[in-house]
Amino acid sequence: MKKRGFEIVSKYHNAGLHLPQRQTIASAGYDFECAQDIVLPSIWCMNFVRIFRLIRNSHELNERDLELAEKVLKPFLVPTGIKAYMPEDEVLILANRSSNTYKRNVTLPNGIGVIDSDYYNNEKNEGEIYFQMINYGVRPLKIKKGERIGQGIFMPYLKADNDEPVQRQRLGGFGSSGTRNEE
Ligand SMILES: O=c1ccn([C@H]2C[C@H](O)[C@@H](COP(=O)(O)OP(=O)(O)OP(=O)(O)O)O2)c(=O)[nH]1
Ligand SMILES: [Mg+2]
Repeated sequence: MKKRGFEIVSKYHNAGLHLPQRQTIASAGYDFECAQDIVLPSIWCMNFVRIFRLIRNSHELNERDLELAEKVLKPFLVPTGIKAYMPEDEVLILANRSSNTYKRNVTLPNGIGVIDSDYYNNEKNEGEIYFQMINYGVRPLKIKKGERIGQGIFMPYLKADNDEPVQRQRLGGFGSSGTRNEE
């Protein structure tokens, strides 16, 4: 019987992806691979450009500068082509690999990623898992399809007394459950 695990999302069925794997007998994390060749832009490049321009022209930042900077400073969503199923009282925690910070200057700006069990097969993106990543090194970073980018750890979670979920059905991810002004 199926309990917890990983599947490839439909649009990647013929892409030759591998399911996440643990690397050693006692590794807690399942390593995820990148689903496509991508380039993570450096968040500093734009800052250098801005500083050079400011020094040269001593002009104020204009709307175009800010729009460009915003594009680069936004976390990059690295696709995995993978969805995860698990019992309702479990969560998959996405964590960075230590080597990403130590060797590649790549960090997860959200600290950890929380993959809820009801994200699986959601109607918007089928539950595809993305790693939000920022390259804080000075050079753009090429990541090849199949390179290991991060890890996922299945965990049980606890509920508070008189727990009442506000909304029963998850529609998607990254803000899809937002109902209040601040979201
Ligand atoms: O690094 C991440 C974090 C989240 N997710 C997906 C799975 C998760 O179930 C969903 C929602 O994540 P979260 O609850 O952290 O974000 P939110 O901003 O609260 O969005 P929502 O309103 O959809 O819950 O987005 C990812 O693919 N990668
Ligand atoms: Mg949420």
